Amino acid sequence: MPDISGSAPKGKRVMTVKKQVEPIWIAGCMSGTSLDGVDVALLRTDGIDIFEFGDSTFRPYSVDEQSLLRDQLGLWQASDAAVELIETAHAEALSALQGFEMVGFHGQTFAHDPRGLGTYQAGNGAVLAEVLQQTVVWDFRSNDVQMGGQGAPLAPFFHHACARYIKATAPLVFLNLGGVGNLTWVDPSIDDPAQTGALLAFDTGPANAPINDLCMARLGKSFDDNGDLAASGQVDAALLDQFMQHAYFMKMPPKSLDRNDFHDILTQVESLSDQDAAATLTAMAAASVAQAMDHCPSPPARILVSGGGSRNATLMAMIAAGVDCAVAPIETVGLDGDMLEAQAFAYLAMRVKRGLPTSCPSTTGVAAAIGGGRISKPD
Ligand SMILES: Nc1ncnc2c1ncn2[C@@H]1O[C@H](COP(=O)(O)OP(=O)(O)OP(=O)(O)O)[C@@H](O)[C@H]1O
Ligand SMILES: CC(=O)N[C@H]1[C@@H]2OC[C@@H](O2)[C@@H](O)[C@@H]1O[C@H](C)C(=O)O
Repeated sequence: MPDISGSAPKGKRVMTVKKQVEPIWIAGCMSGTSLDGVDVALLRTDGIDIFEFGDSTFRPYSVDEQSLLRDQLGLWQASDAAVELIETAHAEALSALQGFEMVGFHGQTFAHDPRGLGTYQAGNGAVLAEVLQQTVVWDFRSNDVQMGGQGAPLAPFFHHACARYIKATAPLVFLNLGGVGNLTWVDPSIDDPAQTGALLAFDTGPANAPINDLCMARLGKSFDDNGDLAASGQVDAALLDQFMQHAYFMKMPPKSLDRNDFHDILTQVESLSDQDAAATLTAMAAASVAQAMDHCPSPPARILVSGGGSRNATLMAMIAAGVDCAVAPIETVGLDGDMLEAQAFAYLAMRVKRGLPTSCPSTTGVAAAIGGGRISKPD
């Protein structure tokens, strides 16, 4: 039965017909730019509201698998072995969970250049649909790019749902510190995420990727645990200033980055000690977040941080020191920062199924709110 509701001035009957859809359990999957593994999380949603968060799992990539994937970065067609690894790892991760009736499969981004060539997420949803005998929604970014958008970030519509789920009343920022940093400013008082003024989203700059690359190249470690290495070094102020002159920071959002867009900062810190290089790269990530605040339509009441970078205490302290509002891990409001992106692709899968938009001018720069994605069903 449709829900017929609405208020109208006396004497005039105006009815708003809202089509109701039953929420379902969906498994969302994310294999992020840090190449650490596959996150899968269950979410019960109707594509508008979050009804319930469910179980989640993580299937890590082994060191050898990571190196196979790393070799594909920047390629517009990954090797058969890499594609097979991505599909197999997702199938394995998904088989650890039960009780879902659809899958939102992001795939692994290897190349992203919306201004020129497009965006490439490896992994075929149709293959996964056959293997799992489940409906798989995938290829979320291509349509946005074809329509002139950046194809990223796509999590903002989900952040809007999260803001309403936690009953936020004032504008707030969701900050994800993955390989790249990205933020979404949300005005929770506007019900429809596609409506002008509800959202502003963009990539802030490099986050963990250069720190990880430095740790791997110099110490054979995959990341700077807790930011301890950075905490023991000095920031090179001249290099930090030079970094902040990058044209990307002056550019008005929406804007997005590829993982290696700022790769040259590793060369710039080459002459510094391990500690000073880590401190300087961490300060660069934090300064790009502070600069990003200038682009927000109004100062947020708080910044809720997700992604692995929220466990880097040095990075978190540097960010807090550079902004004028509270900065806290998203766990402080009861959400799971490690699974947020996977949950986002469960939410977006339901929106694709319902034909609802998944991006709009203020999230990806696309000309008008649009949907996208492909739906593959098993034969
Ligand atoms: N304890 C920790 N201390 C410091 N950094 C950490 C810690 N745990 C995770 N990280 C950082 O977080 C990264 C993983 O973050 P995350 O899983 O959010 O990235 P991702 O989802 O792959 O990236 P993206 O969001 O860009 O796609 C690690 O590679 C590491 O740099
Ligand atoms: C092209 C691509 O895969 N971009 C990722 C990447 O990782 C973080 C940042 O860069 C963001 O733009 C995006 O992912 C998140 C999930 C998004 O689309 O919102």
